[in-house]
Amino acid sequence: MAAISYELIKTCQQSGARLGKIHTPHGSIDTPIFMPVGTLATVKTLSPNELKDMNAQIILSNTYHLWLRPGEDIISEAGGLHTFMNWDRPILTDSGGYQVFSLSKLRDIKEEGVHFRNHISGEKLFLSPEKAMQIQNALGPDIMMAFDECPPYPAGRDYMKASVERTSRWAERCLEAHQRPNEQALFGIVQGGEYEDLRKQSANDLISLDFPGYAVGGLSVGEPKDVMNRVLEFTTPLLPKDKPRYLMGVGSADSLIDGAIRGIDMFDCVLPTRIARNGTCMTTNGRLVVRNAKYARDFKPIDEHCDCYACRNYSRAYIRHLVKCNETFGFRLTSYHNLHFLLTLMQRVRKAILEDRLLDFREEFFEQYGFNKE
Ligand SMILES: CC1(C)O[C@H]2[C@@H](O1)[C@@]1(COC(C)(C)O1)O[C@@H]2CNc1nc2cc3nc(N)[nH]c(=O)c3cc2[nH]1
Ligand SMILES: [Zn+2]
Repeated sequence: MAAISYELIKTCQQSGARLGKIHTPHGSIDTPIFMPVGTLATVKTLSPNELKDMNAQIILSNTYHLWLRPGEDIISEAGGLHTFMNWDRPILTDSGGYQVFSLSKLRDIKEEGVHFRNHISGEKLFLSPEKAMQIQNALGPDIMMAFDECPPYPAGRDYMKASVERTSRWAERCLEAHQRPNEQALFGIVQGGEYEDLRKQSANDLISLDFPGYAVGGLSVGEPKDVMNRVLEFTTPLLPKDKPRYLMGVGSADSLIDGAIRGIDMFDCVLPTRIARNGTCMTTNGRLVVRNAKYARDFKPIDEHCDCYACRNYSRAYIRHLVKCNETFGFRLTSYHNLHFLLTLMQRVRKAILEDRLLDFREEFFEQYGFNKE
């Protein structure tokens, strides 16, 4: 029996959105879902209990980063990532495909894999489909990603075609190296940039390998939002309806809603916790930079419509004070609020799908948030 199964609950009458559940060895996940990112086996500044308090159902971690520090052998000796970080709900690990291309300046892509330099020590490293699978097998996540190339944006058509074909060959090698398919689900990653025929070629190659789930990669790499939406419009419908679809690296409120409308079930991004650490908060009425002087005597909560721990107990003035003094608790409060904001947004998206009114919800949310309406 496969490691995961996808239960399609309802398709939205107004859009391509769908309500579903992903059943994994560590519990079920309601989709569409946002996955907090815990790159180094921690969602920065927050504890597993705090993540559970805000109903985080699955978190993401990173093969590349954990391979470098502390090393997958230590995590394997600890009993795997769930035990090591005391998180007993589902975990997904990215394969390193993106990190190698985004973090390492010097890299040399060959058929066998990628030669590059450790972004911390500068030492020479080599990552291949087989190595990425061996690391993820040691970490023990419920969902693991195939080793792929996430091409730079923009990329010429000839480069993109060669890259797609190599990524498809690498996906096959990942399947061959997959040691425990009944315990860990391996997702294929569709590439192809903004070229519709290459996206089709990549999707068909991967569908023929029958993965239990599929990611749309090569997006959220600096392209305009309308390019991302257009690529999703012709890519998502190619993917099997009875399997999860995961848009990698997407985490702004508008992109989450627009991705769900186009049939995406899973999202992740460092954005909410990353901007929190420089004092920027996501609120119902748009972004709020709490370190701004105008909040020095503002005793309202970050977001008056939010019932999170930070908004129920602290004011903008207090959080501004902590952030200005570089107090860790300040960044814990902004991180808590931002993640709670996106997790709650996805709960509202799921409710809107159930009520067949996701496009109406988009209208209301964009109006309130101040997103420029199309
Ligand atoms: C590097 C860092 C921290 O991750 C964020 C953020 O910066 C930044 C940089 O600029 C923006 C766009 C604003 O977001 O892009 C990251 C989020 N985009 C993204 N993550 C991805 C992960 C991926 N993993 C694999 N294996 N394959 C992919 O194709 C892939 C594509 C991805 N796209
Ligand atoms: Zn809040």
